[in-house]
Amino acid sequence: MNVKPTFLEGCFIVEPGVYKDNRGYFFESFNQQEFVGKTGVDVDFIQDNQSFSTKGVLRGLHFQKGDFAQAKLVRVVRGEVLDVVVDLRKDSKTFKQSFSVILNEKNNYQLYIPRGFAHGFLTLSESSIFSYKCDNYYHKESESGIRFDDADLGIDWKWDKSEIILSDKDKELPSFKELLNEL
Ligand SMILES: Cc1cn([C@H]2C[C@H](O)[C@@H](COP(=O)(O)OP(=O)(O)O[C@H]3O[C@@H](C)C(=O)[C@@H](O)[C@H]3O)O2)c(=O)[nH]c1=O
Repeated sequence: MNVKPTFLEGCFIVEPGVYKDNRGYFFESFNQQEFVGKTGVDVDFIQDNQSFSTKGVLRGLHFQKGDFAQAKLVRVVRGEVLDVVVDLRKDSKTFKQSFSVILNEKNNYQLYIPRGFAHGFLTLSESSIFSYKCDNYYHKESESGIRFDDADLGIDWKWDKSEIILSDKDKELPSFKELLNEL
C-alpha cells in the first residue's frame, strides 16, 4: 500500500497494492500492521459500516461530537463518489478548509479521516456501495453536521444542486456559523 498525504495534516489517501491476474484482482482492504507501520497512526477500528446510495445522493457533512468523535477509513466498493472532508479542529492551521477526492471501484483509494473532521460524499455513478471503518461506536446523541452547501465552507460539489438528494436529517443541518460555538 502507498500513503499519499493531503494538505490537511493527518488526513491521507491510502492506495492498496492490487494483484491482478486472469481471474480478476485481489487486494488487502485493511491490514492493521501495515496500516500502522506505513501511516504511523495507531488507530483501533471497532465498527465497520456499509451504505448503498443512488446517483445524486449526498450524505453529509457529518461528525460525532466530543468523546464520540470518530476517525474513519472510507472507500468505495462499487461505483464512484466525490468524497469531501472538512477540518473542524479549531487549533489546526487548516481549520475550516476542505479536501475532496474521487473514490471509485477502479482506483480503490481509501481516505483516512482523523477525528475532528466532518465528512460527506456524493454518489456520481448510477449507484454506489460505500464501506468504512470507524474507531468509535455510533452514538446517536453525539451526531452533528453542517449543511453541504454552507456558504462559509464554499465546497464545490460539481453537481447541479437541484439534483442532489438529501435525507430529511441532512436538510436540517446547521450552518458552519451556527455550529462554531459547539466546536
Ligand atoms: C451512521 C450510523 C447510522 N445508523 C442508523 C441510524 C439511522 O436509522 C440509519 C441511517 O443513518 P444516517 O442517515 O445517519 O446514515 P448516513 O447519512 O449514511 O450517515 C453516515 O454518513 C457519512 C457521510 C459518515 O461519515 C458516517 O459517519 C455517517 O454519519 O442508520 C446506525 O445504526 N449506526 C451508524 O453507525
